[in-house]
Amino acid sequence: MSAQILDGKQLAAALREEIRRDVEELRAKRGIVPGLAVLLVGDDPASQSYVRGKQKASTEVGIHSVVERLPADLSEQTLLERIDHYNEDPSIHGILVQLPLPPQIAEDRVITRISPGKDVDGFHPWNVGRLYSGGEGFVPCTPAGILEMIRRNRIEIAGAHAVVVGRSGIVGKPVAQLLLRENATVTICHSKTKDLGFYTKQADILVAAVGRPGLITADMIKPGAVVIDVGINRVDGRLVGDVDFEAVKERAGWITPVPGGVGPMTITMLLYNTLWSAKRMGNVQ
Ligand SMILES: Nc1nc(=O)c2c([nH]1)NC[C@@H]1CN(c3ccc(C(=O)N[C@@H](CCC(=O)O)C(=O)O)cc3)C=[N+]21
Repeated sequence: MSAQILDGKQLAAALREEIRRDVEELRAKRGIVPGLAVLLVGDDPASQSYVRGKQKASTEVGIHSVVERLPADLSEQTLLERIDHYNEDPSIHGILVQLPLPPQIAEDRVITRISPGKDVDGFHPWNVGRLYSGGEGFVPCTPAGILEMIRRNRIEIAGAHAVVVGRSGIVGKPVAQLLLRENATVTICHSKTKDLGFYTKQADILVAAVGRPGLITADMIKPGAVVIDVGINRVDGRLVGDVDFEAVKERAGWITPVPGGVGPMTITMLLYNTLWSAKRMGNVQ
C-alpha cells in the first residue's frame, strides 16, 4: 500500500486564504496593514529565490513587504543599523534577516539585535527561551509549519514516538520541543548517533532535517509511520529531500513530498507570525 501524501502546497494555499481574510479584517476594522522587512545580504541564488517566494506570498495575502538587498561585503555594523531602523519603524511588525550570512557578520549578534517583538523567525534567544518554558512567543516557521500540517490532517501526536533526525537550532531542536509539548515521546538523533536505523525504525513520526539526500531509506521506516522530510538538497538541478521518497512511500502511512511539502508551510507560518505580530502591536498602541 502507498502512503497518503501530506500536501503542504495545498494546505498552505488554504491557510493563506484564511490569513488573507484576517489581514483584510485587521485593515478594515483597525486600519493596520501588517508589514514585513526582509534583509538579504549578498547574492546567493538559493537565498534570492526563497526571498522572492516570501515576497510573493506576502503580497498575495495583503502583507506589506519591504525587501532590502545589501552587498556581500557589508559590514556587521551597517547591518545592525538597518535592523535598528526597522525596530523603530511602526509600520513594520516583522523583521527577517535571511540566513546564512557572509563570514564577516556574526549571526548571533544580528539575531539578538532584532526586537524580540518583531522576530517573526523566532530565532531571538528570548523567543527560543519562551518556546522551552511554555510562554507566548514567536515559534520558528518550519517547526510551526510541520506541527500545523500534522494537526490539520488529524494525525495523533500524544503518545506517539517521534524521532527527529537533526539538531539544528532552527529546525531539529524546536520541532522536538513542539512535539514534546504535544505529548509525544521524543528522541533526537544526529551525526554522532550510532545505528541511526535502530531509532528511526521505532518512529511513529519521523522528522528528517539533516540536509543529506537519500539518508532515510525504506528499511529504516516503521510500516505506517508519518514521514516528514525537511531536507532541501539540489541534486543535478533537481530539488530532493533527505528521504528516499519513491521507496519510503511504499512503506510509510503518510509522507511529505519535496518540493510541495514542508517548504510552502514554512512561508505560510512566516505570514501567520507577521499577522500575529501586527495584531498584538495594534493592541499596545
Ligand atoms: N532567516 C531565515 N528564515 C528562514 O525561514 C529561512 C532562512 N533564513 N534561510 C533559508 C531557509 C530555507 N527556507 C525555505 C523556505 C521555503 C521553501 C520553499 O517554499 N520551498 C519550495 C520549493 C522552492 C524551490 O523550488 O526553490 C518547496 O519545498 O515546495 C524552502 C526553504 C527558509 N529559510
